Amino acid sequence: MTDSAAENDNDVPVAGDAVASVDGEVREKLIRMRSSIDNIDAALVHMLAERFKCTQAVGRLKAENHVPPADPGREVKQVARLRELAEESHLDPEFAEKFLNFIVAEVIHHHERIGRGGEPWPSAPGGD
Ligand SMILES: C=C(O[C@@H]1C=C(C(=O)O)C=C[C@H]1O)C(=O)O
Repeated sequence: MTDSAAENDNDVPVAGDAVASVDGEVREKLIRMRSSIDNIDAALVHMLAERFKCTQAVGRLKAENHVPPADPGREVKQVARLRELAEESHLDPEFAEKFLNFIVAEVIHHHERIGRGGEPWPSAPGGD
């Protein structure tokens, strides 16, 4: 055992304590940068929550009117648009497409559940 709780016998920072071994000025910088990352992550969660509120309303409308859960034509247009936006913003367009597909796949699951008369996900407020 070393004298630092943040390191193991190989002087490798222990998971969760990576900053503890970093020198003061660098640590301060990292903490400030991480505080912005935390704010951005919070904004992402809030934006996703709003997006899912919209898509759940779409899911109910579709279920009431016998419209299928997925709309591949709409998705093709969304992917093309987001890839363009990603390129303009210097974000990897492949990543932007994967991220959108990941979200849309979840939305379609929600729509399928709503179509069967259930809640969008098992522990949704008002669900099981
Ligand atoms: C929300 C809709 O349903 C699905 C989900 C989409 C999305 O999350 O953006 C897009 C198309 C559909 O496959 C929709 O048809 O607009």
